[in-house]
Amino acid sequence: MGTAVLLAAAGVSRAYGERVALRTVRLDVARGELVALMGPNGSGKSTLLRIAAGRDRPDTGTVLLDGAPMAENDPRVRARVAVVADTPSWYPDLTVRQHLELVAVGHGADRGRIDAVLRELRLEAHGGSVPGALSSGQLQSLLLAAALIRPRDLLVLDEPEQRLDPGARRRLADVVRAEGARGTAVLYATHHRELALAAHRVVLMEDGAVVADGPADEVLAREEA
Ligand SMILES: Nc1ncnc2c1ncn2[C@@H]1O[C@H](COP(=O)(O)OP(=O)(O)OP(=O)(O)O)[C@@H](O)[C@H]1O
Repeated sequence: MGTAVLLAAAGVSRAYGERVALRTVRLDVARGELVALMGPNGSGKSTLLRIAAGRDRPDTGTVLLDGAPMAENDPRVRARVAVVADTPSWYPDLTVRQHLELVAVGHGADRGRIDAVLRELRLEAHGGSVPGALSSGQLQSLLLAAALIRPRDLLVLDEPEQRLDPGARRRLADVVRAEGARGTAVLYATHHRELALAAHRVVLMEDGAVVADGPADEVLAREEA
């Protein structure tokens, strides 16, 4: 099943009033495939990610998860698609560890992995800290940790490098590659070349349309030429 399509979006458009954010976009993501969305601010990346994650509905077009249309509030989507949105949220009174326990319990996931995920994201010294005591980079890592604790076939990340220092950005690229290696597809918007190079494919957007879609090194080389 290595090349089986997990997510298939076709003819997807979305407007906010007069403002057209997506113009009949097509995007396929295979199981375990790593796909980076790039393009200028306002080109439609976040809108496409929200639709791919089942958090928003397109005005036209179809979005299939494993061959079946995503329904409104689809339990398959909640169970299988993990999201780190660009509008972060957390509970001010819960510690880092309690956040991860909450997510693990809510998803019926193994709480035994919490320590490993904390170590992977360099949060092991902050398990007892509440969000207010964390740096912005650590808060971003907490959101990513919450996504890595739960079961997922698709991980959707909207500019996950935001607020991360260069070391944390490199670890994020490692996390993305590790997801692919375990068979989880990752669809992520990024402005960082280094992070985009962790992907198998780069999809370049401009003014709500896909203008390039191909192997990461080729699309990036064309961009820089
Ligand atoms: N909730 C909204 N209401 C009105 N317009 C919106 C809304 N969300 C997005 N837009 C508009 O839709 C277009 C695409 O925005 P989108 O956020 O998808 O782009 P983006 O590529 O993710 O940009 P960025 O890199 O800045 O995050 C932009 O013109 C934006 O102003």
